[in-house]
Amino acid sequence: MTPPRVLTIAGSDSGGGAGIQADLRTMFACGVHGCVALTAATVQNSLGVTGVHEIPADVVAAQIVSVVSDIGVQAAKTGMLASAAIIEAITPALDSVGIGRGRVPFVVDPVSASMHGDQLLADSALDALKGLLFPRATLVTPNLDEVRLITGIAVKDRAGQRDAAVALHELGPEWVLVKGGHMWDDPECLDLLYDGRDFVELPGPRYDTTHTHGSGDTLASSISSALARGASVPEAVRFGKDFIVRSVAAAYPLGSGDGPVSPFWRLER
Ligand SMILES: Nc1ncnc2c1ncn2[C@@H]1O[C@H](COP(=O)(O)OP(=O)(O)OP(=O)(O)O)[C@@H](O)[C@H]1O
Ligand SMILES: Cc1ncc(CO)c(N)n1
Repeated sequence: MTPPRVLTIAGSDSGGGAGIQADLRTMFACGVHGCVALTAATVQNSLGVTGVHEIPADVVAAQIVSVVSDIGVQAAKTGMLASAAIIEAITPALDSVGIGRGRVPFVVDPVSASMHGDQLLADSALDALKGLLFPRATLVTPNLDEVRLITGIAVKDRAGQRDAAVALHELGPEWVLVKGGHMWDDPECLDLLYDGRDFVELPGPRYDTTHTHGSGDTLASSISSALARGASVPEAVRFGKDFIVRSVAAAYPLGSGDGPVSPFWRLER
């Protein structure tokens, strides 16, 4: 039987740890068929990113229309979007194929940098991200560095995490998930979900490891996979949180830097 389909609009990580490689690996482990609108090829390994080659914006948009008009998708997500030109080109494409809040669920992971601090989104693209994609998002999933870039709020504790969720929600997404992985002093990794009314805390362990490459991509892809299967946003986020905790626990060393989180645990059961 044909499985549910999920579209990722994201960049390639040549090292295979993050980006579309993490997305497709996660979607496979979640039992959904992954499709790709590639935004950029990065020259990347376990130590960082040393080059970026962007795909022309009209080609990114055309990939979305091609996939959705023929194959159809039940959810879509973004990762590395690289530039304002790409965001401006994909917005009408998403609208034309019915991806966005109230229609096909759309998870916007506002990836701005790699875990090593290498830039994956131009500074000049922030306004387009906020103005065009946030209002169309079913869910946005920023980490704390992205929260600071987008809202100016430097989150230091759980009260700040709530303030940030409120500020992000005012930009128009239906739901906000403020990830707590970068709250380094916190003994837990608490992610906070907010819909403009209620806060839902998703606590989790903090494993003592640097092998967390691709954790954000894996989380957003597992959430998107659950949405494609018909889960509600709170159900999908709970599924994703459980999925990423187990994937960090199963992370493996790779190269001489930081290894990737691994969804392989789900296949081994
Ligand atoms: N050391 C850890 N142990 C357990 N869970 C973690 C750890 N680090 C991050 N997480 C979880 O992984 C998910 C991604 O979190 P994080 O805030 O690190 O996002 P990110 O920075 O976008 O990830 P990436 O490493 O892909 O850039 C969250 O659910 C977070 O709670
Ligand atoms: C291509 C790509 N997308 C996303 C990330 C963030 O994990 C990365 N390091 N590389």
